[in-house]
Amino acid sequence: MTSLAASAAAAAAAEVTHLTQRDAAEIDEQLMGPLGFSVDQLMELAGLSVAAAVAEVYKLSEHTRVLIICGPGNNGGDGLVAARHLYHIGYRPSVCYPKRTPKPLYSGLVTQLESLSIPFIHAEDLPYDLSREFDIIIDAMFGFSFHGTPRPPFDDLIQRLVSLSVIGNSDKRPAIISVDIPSGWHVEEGDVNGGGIKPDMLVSLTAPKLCAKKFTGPHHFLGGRFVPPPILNKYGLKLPPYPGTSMCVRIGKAPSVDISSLRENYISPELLESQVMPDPFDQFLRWFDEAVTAALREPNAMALTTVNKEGKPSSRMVLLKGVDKQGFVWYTNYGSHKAHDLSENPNAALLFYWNEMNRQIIVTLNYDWVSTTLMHPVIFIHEGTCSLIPKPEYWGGYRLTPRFFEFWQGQQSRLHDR
Ligand SMILES: NC(=O)C1=CN([C@@H]2O[C@H](COP(=O)(O)OP(=O)(O)OC[C@H]3O[C@@H](n4cnc5c(N)ncnc54)[C@H](OP(=O)(O)O)[C@@H]3O)[C@@H](O)[C@H]2O)[C@H](O)CC1
Ligand SMILES: [K+]
Repeated sequence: MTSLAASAAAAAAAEVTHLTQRDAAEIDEQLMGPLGFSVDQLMELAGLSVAAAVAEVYKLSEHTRVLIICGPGNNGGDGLVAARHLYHIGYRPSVCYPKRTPKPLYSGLVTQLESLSIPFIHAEDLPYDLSREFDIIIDAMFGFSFHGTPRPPFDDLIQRLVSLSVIGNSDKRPAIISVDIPSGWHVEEGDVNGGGIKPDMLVSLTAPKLCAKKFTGPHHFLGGRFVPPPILNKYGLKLPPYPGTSMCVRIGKAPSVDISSLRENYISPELLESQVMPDPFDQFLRWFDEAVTAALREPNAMALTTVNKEGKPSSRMVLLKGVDKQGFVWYTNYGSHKAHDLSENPNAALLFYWNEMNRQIIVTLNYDWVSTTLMHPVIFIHEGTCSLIPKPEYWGGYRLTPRFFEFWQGQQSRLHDR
């Protein structure tokens, strides 16, 4: 992160209220006393927040294997709940729960995980090299009631996470996510001697505790979307709004990324000529129906590129208004920039980008697909005409009618004459 970005993130995070250990415990008591909540309820929401934050940052396709280390208190309970939600999202959780609390709430959570065949691993049976076995480790050992120095077996477990976090390259080791407090940190002072866990993600619950000011990892989230106005008002809490239906919200800025290093590992389904329909429009309609069924957002949105008479191109998103064997149709008013371009120069191109389905459709009048370096199976439809569908009013329709089409997957491609 640049120093500018870091100070912006720090400023954004600083606007959020940070709680003392005493206030955190008091809020907990009030929620579960006069405000009518039960611990099960709050724990369920806390654990769900943790799972949601993990899923928001750590994509399932690259981080499947999750170890959740649970402590003896409610922080450990949050971990057990998170394990269940992560399982249902599609992750493969394993749980290390060395000091089980003999209360129905906790034994119920354990039974639920056992019914999902989630493995429980004894602390002494954890693999020597955690990096080889796990993509994510969730630290749910201690929360805001931690005091003193960690006692066995948590002292060793914390040390294992400390040694992992000193491996610089986070691509080579599991991501470490701490629930509410990085375990072993002083709840208010943070990592006092600098030898503690350095998590990649912290999921603060209800409100961040004072130690969270010392968190320097890339991902700080807030969870526990249950704080009612009496608590907000009494403690003067300033908390960020949760977006939409989300169970978590990022605090501070997302880390800046090196755009050139961003690359999805596409798992492209095979697209063989033998699998596609002989007519590209039939194939388009089949894919379009599949995109609608998969609830893709606006599968009818397409990038339209036009070129003016000086040969200068411009692109924008428009909506597909119709498709038949004659071509793809969109509307615009005659005064628009694109209509102006098309009146001067009938060359145009369309692109449907259905990323979630690993699919694209490129409709172009220019046989120049080699410049495209994409990993999705693509249908190219090209070399044709773009024509105006005159309308009496001030707006018109345009139709792009291609002449050739091509299916492309990896290095395979073949040109077809319609
Ligand atoms: N309102 C909320 O925000 C909610 C938060 N939740 C989560 O609950 C934790 C706080 O839970 P709590 O049970 O009060 O405490 P902890 O989980 O932090 O741990 C308490 C147990 O840990 C033992 N302990 C304490 N210090 C040590 C130590 N140095 N070594 C070993 N063990 C230690 C302690 O034992 P003691 O004998 O020392 O008392 C307890 O057994 C909060 O952080 C959130 O994660 C709720 O889930 C939902 C509501
Ligand atoms: K923790």
